[in-house]
Amino acid sequence: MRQARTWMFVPGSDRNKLEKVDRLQADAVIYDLEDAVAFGEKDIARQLVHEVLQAGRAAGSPARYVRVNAMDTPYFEEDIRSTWGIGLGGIVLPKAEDPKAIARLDAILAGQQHTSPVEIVPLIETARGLYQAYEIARASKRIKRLMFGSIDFALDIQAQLTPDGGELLYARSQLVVVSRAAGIEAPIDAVFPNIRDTAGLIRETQRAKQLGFRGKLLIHPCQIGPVREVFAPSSEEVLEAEQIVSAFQEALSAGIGSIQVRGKMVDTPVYERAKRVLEEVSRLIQSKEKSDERK
Ligand SMILES: CC(C)(COP(=O)(O)OP(=O)(O)OC[C@H]1O[C@@H](n2cnc3c(N)ncnc32)[C@H](O)[C@@H]1OP(=O)(O)O)[C@@H](O)C(=O)NCCC(=O)NCCSC(=O)C[C@@](O)(CC(=O)O)C(=O)O
Ligand SMILES: [Mg+2]
Repeated sequence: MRQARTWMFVPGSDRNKLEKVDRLQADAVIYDLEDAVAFGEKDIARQLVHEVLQAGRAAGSPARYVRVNAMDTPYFEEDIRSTWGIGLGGIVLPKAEDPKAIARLDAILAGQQHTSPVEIVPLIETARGLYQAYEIARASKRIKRLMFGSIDFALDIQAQLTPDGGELLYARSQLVVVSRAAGIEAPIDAVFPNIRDTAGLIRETQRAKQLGFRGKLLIHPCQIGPVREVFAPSSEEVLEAEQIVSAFQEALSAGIGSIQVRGKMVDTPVYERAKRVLEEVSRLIQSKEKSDERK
């Protein structure tokens, strides 16, 4: 899968949006069977998502994930059964709190014998989930990343959501640290519910990126472009990274381990970070070339 920065939710019961979402430029789509679907619509949503996914996937279209209902709900088993045989990238598991339950889900998926390995993506959105996040991240080899659900989390800890998000700083930082310690990819940040506030979306995404997140959950097509842009390295960042890498490699070959570039100290970790920026750029170029070839 290409580097997945933009993860678009689509309500499983909304046929119109379901049919459209594959053509959007998101990196991944999450077909939702949980909170975006009313209780009375759960069966129809499951059926619709199954139909849409079974119809197949165009080359280059977003990777496909299904958010099932939580494991302690009466919908969970049927949700999981319905995901068999539809070429799924992964299952997003809401209200993930219990590492043992995740191991059970792993066993269920192994029993289904999917054609390719199905990822489990725990959505951390409760105090208990955050407290157990490291054990959750280590509970299955299918887990490649965690996601953050800020709305349920704020509800659970009785916090008030504010535009600057100070009340979520601890949780966000904890998820970044836990992901790193568990050896999985950087986490994916929560949705930004105010569709019309693009400046607010950009600010929140920039802050998440600064903390170490490498993608964001989205709810509306208008959020894809701004979020993708924040996560892509800027031309200034790339230029600086090129200068750092070239100057430091020269210094290393002269036996020097610390230099200054643009008036700032450059040593090994600064060099490693600059290399990562250039690797990211080269991945973006490769993925663009592949998508151009397919057109
Ligand atoms: C908000 C709204 C109803 C507005 O729709 P409207 O149709 O009024 O909007 P319009 O502006 O008219 O749309 C213009 C055109 O785009 C099309 N269009 C819009 N959205 C589209 C889309 N998603 N996919 C494809 N197409 C789309 C639309 O069909 C139209 O197409 P067309 O008719 O051709 O013009 C819609 O976006 C929507 O349903 N969003 C997803 C909601 C959802 O899944 N929630 C659950 C996930 S969060 C959660 O669970 C919180 C969390 O768990 C996790 C966390 O925080 O991390 C926690 O605890 O915190
Ligand atoms: Mg939620």
